[in-house]
Amino acid sequence: MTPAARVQAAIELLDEIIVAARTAGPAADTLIGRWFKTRRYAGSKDRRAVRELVYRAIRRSGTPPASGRAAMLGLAGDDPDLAALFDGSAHGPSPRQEGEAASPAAVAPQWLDGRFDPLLDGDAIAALLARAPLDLRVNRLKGDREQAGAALPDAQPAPLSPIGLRLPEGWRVEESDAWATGLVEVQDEGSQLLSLACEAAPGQLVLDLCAGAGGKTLALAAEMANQGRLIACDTDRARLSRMPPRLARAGVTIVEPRLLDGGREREALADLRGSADVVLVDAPCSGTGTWRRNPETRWRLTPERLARLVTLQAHLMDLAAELVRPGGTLVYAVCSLLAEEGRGQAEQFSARSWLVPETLPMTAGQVAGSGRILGPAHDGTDGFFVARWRAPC
Ligand SMILES: C[S@@+](CC[C@H](N)C(=O)[O-])C[C@H]1O[C@@H](n2cnc3c(N)ncnc32)[C@H](O)[C@@H]1O
Repeated sequence: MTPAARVQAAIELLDEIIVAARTAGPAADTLIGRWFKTRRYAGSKDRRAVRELVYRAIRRSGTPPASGRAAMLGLAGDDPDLAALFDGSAHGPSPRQEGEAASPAAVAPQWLDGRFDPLLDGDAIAALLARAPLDLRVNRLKGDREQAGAALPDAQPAPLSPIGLRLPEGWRVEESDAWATGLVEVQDEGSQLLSLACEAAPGQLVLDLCAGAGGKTLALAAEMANQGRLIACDTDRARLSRMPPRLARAGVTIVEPRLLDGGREREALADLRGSADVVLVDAPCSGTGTWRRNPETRWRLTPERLARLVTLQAHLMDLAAELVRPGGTLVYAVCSLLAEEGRGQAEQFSARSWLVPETLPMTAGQVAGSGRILGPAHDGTDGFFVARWRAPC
């Protein structure tokens, strides 16, 4: 493909991504993968270049652009080499018309102004779109950080997590023996830290209420030395079904996956009432803390969706509180840095619950109300809010 044809390809892909964002369609990565499957003429360099253009344009637009072409023209406004490719050559974009609109640059949709945690200034919010590192969690069931480091000589110890390693950008860890044998798992350092903040221990009954495909479940199982009971729940069957192969690779046998029916979770968890040593609520959220990995989720978030998420988070925290045994621990986490999903949510829960807020066993991040926030600017991690409570004995 010529450089101009790559620009035209990025424009067409962006058009699909914009429609998908509006209609709750597939994620950008899925659409990019599909697009290239039907265009075998595109080589690996073309794919890399087109993907890079698409993601640069997405990162630059806080709100959905009017079209892929407007997004790419916006990008070209900051990049004369890119602007020169709007030359009308074969398979490339047509020249820019007099007065043709280009998308404005923005970090976040305007309606989110004033809704981030007060600890975040403009630079900290902009850092949510910086490039994410490739972090690995060492699976203590299979070995320690020294052994994993020896197996992956390009990896460095991660700065904050005692079980973290960091690989240079572009490393294909899934092709390594260390990954195939379950010695390491890809996981952001912030996620590692909040799994450790649960202080799950061998022999306990631990409940991962929003387990998804098991990212934190795997980390909790390792902390439990694969001893005890670990109930992994979710309402999304497809996500839960991605967990078993990960458990097998990691050598985890204590997990009991449990599919929940949204709104009827209480019935499905009645047998565990008042009995869990630890309940982790890694709640569904706006994902503002993971924009650096999924920048197009900014285009999917609406005030109505955010309000629904905040209500669901409160519901899940109340449910979790009923499952904790006297003396047990509840940990609430979101990969969001919006105050209403983080410190605001925690404050309201503390005001209505009999559980008592507790200091987190964590020094990374910054104190935010009764919890802590972690973020790319301050900690080099994805953005998280995390807080912890104890049920009185
Ligand atoms: C932030 S994700 C969890 C990520 C996961 N813990 C991990 O570490 O990979 C939130 C999860 O909550 C699930 N969820 C949504 N509503 C739920 C509900 N009512 N009960 C339990 N889980 C729910 C979603 O399907 C999603 O998988």
